[in-house]
Amino acid sequence: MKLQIALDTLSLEECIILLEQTKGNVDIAEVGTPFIIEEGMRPVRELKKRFPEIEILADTKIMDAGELEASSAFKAGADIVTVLGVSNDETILGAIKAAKQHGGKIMIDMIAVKNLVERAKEIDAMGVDYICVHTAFDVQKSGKDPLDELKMINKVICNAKSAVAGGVKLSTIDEIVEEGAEIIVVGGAICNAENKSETAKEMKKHLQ
Ligand SMILES: O=C(CO)[C@H](O)[C@H](O)COP(=O)(O)O
Repeated sequence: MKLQIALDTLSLEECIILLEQTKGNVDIAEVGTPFIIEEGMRPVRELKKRFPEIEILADTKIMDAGELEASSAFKAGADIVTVLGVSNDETILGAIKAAKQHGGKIMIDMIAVKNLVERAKEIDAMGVDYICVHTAFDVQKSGKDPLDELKMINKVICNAKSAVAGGVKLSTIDEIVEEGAEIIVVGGAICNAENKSETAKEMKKHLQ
């Protein structure tokens, strides 16, 4: 079970300090979508250079031009690139092709997918590495969390590994661990905490 820190709102300098302080506890550093919108692939390049031992995930949330866009992120140093589950199959297959060319991995983000079980089965058969259930930031306020969706995909995927994101915090991590997921993504609960590095270390302790 891996801990992925979603770096959405911190500066590059703050991210570097956090990753230095949490060495050994963070498995995957996610360059979040807002960060990519602000800075492009620069943080992907910089973090890969400074932390070669940590996997870097570029949360590109690709929706079209799968091969082209995934290739850009892999060339910048990403180990894992995200593609939206609502995309056309051609987009996902293009991203898988790019991953094979660059020795990288594809995570499919199931955010806003309505027919979750059916789509998870289809995507699982395509040969992606991870399928991630994700409660959108914009709907977390309604109290929704991703555990029920994790249970649904865990029942049907056979090839990909599951991942989970969306408002995960210390009070909800144990039930996710109990259900099982290869990757647990935590953003705000660490990055908005008063003591970010201690919170990350505490989170990691809960993972098996
Ligand atoms: O991809 C994202 C938003 O679209 C976030 O990175 C992901 O949801 C994790 O952050 P948080 O734990 O704050 O929800």
